[in-house]
Amino acid sequence: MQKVQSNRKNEDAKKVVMLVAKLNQYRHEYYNKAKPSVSDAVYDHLFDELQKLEKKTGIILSNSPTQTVGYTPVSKLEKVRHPIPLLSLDKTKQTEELLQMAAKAPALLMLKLDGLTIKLVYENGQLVEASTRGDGDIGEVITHNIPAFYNVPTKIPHKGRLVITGEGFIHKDDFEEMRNGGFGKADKEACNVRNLASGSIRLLNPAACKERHVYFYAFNILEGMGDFGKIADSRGKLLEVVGELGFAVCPFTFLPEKVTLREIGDRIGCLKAFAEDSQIPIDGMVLRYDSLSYSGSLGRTGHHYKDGIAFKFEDDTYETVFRSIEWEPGRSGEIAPVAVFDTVEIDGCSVSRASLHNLSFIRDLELHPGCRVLVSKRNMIIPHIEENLDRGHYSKALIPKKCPCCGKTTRIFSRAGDKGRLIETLHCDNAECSSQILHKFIHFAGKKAIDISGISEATIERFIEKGFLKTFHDFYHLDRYKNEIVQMEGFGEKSYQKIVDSVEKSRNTTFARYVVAMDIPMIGRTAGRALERHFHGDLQEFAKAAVDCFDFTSLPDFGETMCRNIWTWFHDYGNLKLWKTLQKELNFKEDMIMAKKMNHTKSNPFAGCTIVVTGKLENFTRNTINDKISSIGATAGSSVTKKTNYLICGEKPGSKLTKAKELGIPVLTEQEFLDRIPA
Ligand SMILES: NC(=O)c1ccc[n+]([C@@H]2O[C@H](COP(=O)([O-])OP(=O)(O)OC[C@H]3O[C@@H](n4cnc5c(N)ncnc54)[C@H](O)[C@@H]3O)[C@@H](O)[C@H]2O)c1
Ligand SMILES: [Zn+2]
Repeated sequence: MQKVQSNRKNEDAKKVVMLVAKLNQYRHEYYNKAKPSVSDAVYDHLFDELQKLEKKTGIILSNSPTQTVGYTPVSKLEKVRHPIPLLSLDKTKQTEELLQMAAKAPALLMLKLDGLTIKLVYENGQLVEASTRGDGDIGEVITHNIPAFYNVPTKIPHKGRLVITGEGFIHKDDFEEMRNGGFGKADKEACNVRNLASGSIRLLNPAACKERHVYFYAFNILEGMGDFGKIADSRGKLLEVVGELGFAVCPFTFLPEKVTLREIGDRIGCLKAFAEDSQIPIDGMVLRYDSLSYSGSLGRTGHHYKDGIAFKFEDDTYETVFRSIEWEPGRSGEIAPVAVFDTVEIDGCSVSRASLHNLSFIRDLELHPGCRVLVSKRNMIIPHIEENLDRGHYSKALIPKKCPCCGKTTRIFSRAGDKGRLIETLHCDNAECSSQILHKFIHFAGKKAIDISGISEATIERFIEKGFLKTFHDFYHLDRYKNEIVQMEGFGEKSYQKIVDSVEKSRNTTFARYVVAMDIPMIGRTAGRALERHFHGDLQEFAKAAVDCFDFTSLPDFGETMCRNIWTWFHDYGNLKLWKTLQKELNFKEDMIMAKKMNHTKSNPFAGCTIVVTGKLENFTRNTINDKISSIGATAGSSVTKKTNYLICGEKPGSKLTKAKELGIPVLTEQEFLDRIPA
């Protein structure tokens, strides 16, 4: 029993060390590089976890993030010591906790602005220094950038020393516009509005900072308030005076005495709606006592002053227990890992599985059965494992040595990923592996390929098992097995006929569908359409070009790997035989020939052109406009390049519009485009 306990203690101590190291790595990425590798929700979860463990074990490391704020700044900017430390805020996600605090003394509820803390020092009415919070003791000097801010007074009607703190931030609509290339040459990798503010405020060049539209809202007076303090012992009143000096003040409201939970909820709702309307970025609310003397009496920790608390909006990660990995061989032979975890409810849906992408992802997360993980739904749709809360027990034994489908030995393949990282994937090289075969048939019959809509995946699987489907040709000769099929459990004349009708319908197909059905790696619908256009819907012309190693990179959005994939595919005898013989089963639609004809009509200004679309269109979805573009003998491109002939621009255009203007490419409205199409 004692042994078990000491083991557990040991485990906890190790975990404290591990969490401090991880959180410090994340802090460095967040504060110094403005490029976080995990979401704030994940960071906050790990932070809470560390706080709990520190309490439980009594172990607090000197570099623990619970004891300090920010991270030692490493930029080229000059550094400055803060005589009064600039600390962070204690946090909660429960409004009940706000209520408990508010019950003790009158308080203000303010927006929690999502930007970067800034300290402004004035001497006799003149701004003399501006700095960031840094690690709370040492910040970075950013005085040079203050004239580039939108609303900071550099001269104020005030004698003596005055030190104001507040938040530098960028409005949400400005952030979106900059990210879409509208103005400001914002770093594309700035993944959120806070990172962009942080990066912009710390730029070395004020001219570049000016383009980023940075604003400042004051939320506290650090020094010099003695003068004001005489007016009233009230933070709220003081902030009003600060406003009269020419500062924009962080929006706030006084909480009534004996405030109720419901009233707190209402106030939060109002402030939140105001921030949303004004495009002000916030990540919560801040409750702070109004009385300055009471605030001062409460003291501080190394991390925060005790006179206030931040209420952070509910995060979007959910804790659950990871159980196992399901390995699913796909049609290329790559075996995809899928995590299985205890069901969690996210946005009203039960979620219990998430893709693990590849072996490197599993190793980096140090997953092992029984560990607690944080799960989110990325973009509100795709379940994703964000973090492992119990690292340190990863073992390679988790990776199957044999294919779960055919039992043949698996192979690990390494390729270069982003930032020079190696990405490892697991493969089954057995071409006869039934899972691969099944997925190939499913792909062939799929909606984007030949589109045999009347046959389900389960039926395809049963037909393969029975030997009715050995090659794609067999789809078109199922009548050979009619007697057996109608006798099969769950089948009858009717269902047999439904399948056969659907197969017959699929015989009428197109160049692009046929190319997609052939499953050349990376050649999907968009590439298929581009090839169709380029080769005038002529399969022979395309195949000849492929065999002759035509340079496909001359087509819009075709990269070298795609080009090589086509060459490789067509230089395989088996593939070439399939390509030729299967065509005999099919009829190719004439619309391409129509398009070909249109190519030659002089009145069609778009024939042979590459057309790109940006923004929201009135009459088309992205798919239907691409079909329209194809139907008039042009190619739909996905990005603006020198090869682009026209850009169709809808509502809320993205960076493609800027790019098109830079390259001098003609821009058309949706209506202008439609007007020029010959009837
Ligand atoms: N994703 C990551 O890797 C990562 C890493 C480190 C930190 N973080 C995030 O940053 C947070 C920690 O940063 P922090 O210490 O700056 O805490 P914080 O941003 O959660 O709260 C404190 C800050 O709020 C700001 N603030 C905004 N409005 C305010 C107001 N009205 N009154 C007072 N202060 C106001 C101040 O600048 C203050 O320094 C974490 O909780 C996490 O969400 C994320
Ligand atoms: Zn296999």
